[in-house]
Amino acid sequence: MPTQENNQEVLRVENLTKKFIGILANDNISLTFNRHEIHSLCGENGAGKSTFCKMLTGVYHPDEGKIFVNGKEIQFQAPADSLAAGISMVYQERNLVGHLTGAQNICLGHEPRKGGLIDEKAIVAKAEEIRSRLGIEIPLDVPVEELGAGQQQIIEIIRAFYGNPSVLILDEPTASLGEGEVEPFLDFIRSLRDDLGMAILFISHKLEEVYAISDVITVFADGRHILTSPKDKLSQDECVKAMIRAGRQKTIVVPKKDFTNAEVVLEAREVSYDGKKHHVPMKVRKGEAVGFYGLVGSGRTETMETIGGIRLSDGMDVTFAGERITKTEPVQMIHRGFILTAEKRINGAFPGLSVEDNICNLFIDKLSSKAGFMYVEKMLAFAKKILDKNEVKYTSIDQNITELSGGNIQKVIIGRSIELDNLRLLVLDEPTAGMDLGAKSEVYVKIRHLVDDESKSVIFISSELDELLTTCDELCVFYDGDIVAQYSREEFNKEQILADAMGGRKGEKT
Ligand SMILES: Nc1ncnc2c1ncn2[C@@H]1O[C@H](COP(=O)(O)OP(=O)(O)OP(=O)(O)O)[C@@H](O)[C@H]1O
Repeated sequence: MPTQENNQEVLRVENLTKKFIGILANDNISLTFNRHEIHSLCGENGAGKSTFCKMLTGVYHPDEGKIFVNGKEIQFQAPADSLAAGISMVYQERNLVGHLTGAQNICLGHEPRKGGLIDEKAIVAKAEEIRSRLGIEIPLDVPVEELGAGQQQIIEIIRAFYGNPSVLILDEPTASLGEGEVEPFLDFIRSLRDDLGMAILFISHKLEEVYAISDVITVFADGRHILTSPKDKLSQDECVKAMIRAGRQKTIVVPKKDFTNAEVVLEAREVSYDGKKHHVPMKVRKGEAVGFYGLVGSGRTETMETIGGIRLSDGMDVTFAGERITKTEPVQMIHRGFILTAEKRINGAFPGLSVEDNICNLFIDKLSSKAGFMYVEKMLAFAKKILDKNEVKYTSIDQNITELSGGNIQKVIIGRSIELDNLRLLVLDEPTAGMDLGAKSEVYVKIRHLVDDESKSVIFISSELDELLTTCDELCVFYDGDIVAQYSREEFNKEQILADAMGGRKGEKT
């Protein structure tokens, strides 16, 4: 734990300001980060957290202000300068190459060479050296795609240690970890603080986690620094109040419903992919929200990608909207009214295109003439309507989608999907990852609106059990590719569901 003498300042910023056209993304921020300290940065989507970190990592140049590392002012011209000064960042979207080993991933881009050729032995030695410095046991000689999500995240962090940093920035590092993986991962982060004396800047929307791990908490709102406080002196209520604009957190009401005679939209018994048959008995009815819970890699995403034609199927026993499906293509499924929003939001966005085109491209039929000419005014009005309805924070409808904050990109992707006229079943895969509390509650309300008021069906895949318990009518638990248990709302039992997800019913048939 930190003590007076060991938490000296390692990084300080004074009056950092960053403007984009039409927005003050960081307004005159002054902050200090100390060794032996985990300092969390909290704030709503678009509050300015990523912009701040991008100035620390040399991706953006501040318009005003100064950065000091170990008391010395430094001007970063490029990310390499920030790395050389000892600041390293692990981004939210995982950046590993699946078929390469842990060691190869750790050295990717900096491979030691011998006589001009990549020196595989030196790669293993270098990766091993960093691993043992961090004091962690993890296999470095297997392709990373064979590791669990938690272990992959640790490989990402080992990679961030290539340049021996003294400040480590972690952006939503637990976003893709399952329930059982979070605690060991947080222990690892604590050990980086305690054993190596690192200053850790931790960004998370999960308040419980922020309170479990932080020594100091800073809150940003609308690009401004609202407060910095030792964790023990800031209650969770005060923290939430500082972050959230009044009234943004919405209450979710789940009405009691009887689905006995409701039309079955999706019925599945078995799906096969990657050469293996999986037992996935489920019925999703009209007007029903079904939660899929399980550890990362338990088959929730894979099952729905196979049914949606996105993943190659080796056969399946599935009926959708009264039609037997064995093999299919994504376009056919979309025509049938099956829409899936991907887990990694970047897979759902068209990164080279504007905000407007990202919305309108799904509605070309509606927004163009028979000859294929787009109705410019209709497009603009339609895109604006979706942005307003979903409270997306943007500066111009023409800006590139990648300029929006992560949570706001997600709002666009979900917002446009639910406008599709023929929508029958919406599959949302980790829709709230990276969203702030207010935005999360808006997603829950949207799900309930779709099922209760519009009689659509929703499958909600999440690693956060609490949000499924709050929002869904029914819950399916996945383990090792199979659905191992199903619960209706009256039967929800958190402990039992967690036990099922850990393999407590292995071998039993549902
Ligand atoms: N390159 C850019 N061009 C224009 N505007 C930008 C750019 N990058 C960020 N912004 C805007 O600056 C504001 C702050 O965004 P930032 O990504 O820093 O927020 P954040 O707190 O990290 O949000 P999230 O939690 O959603 O990731 C947002 O309004 C965003 O749209």
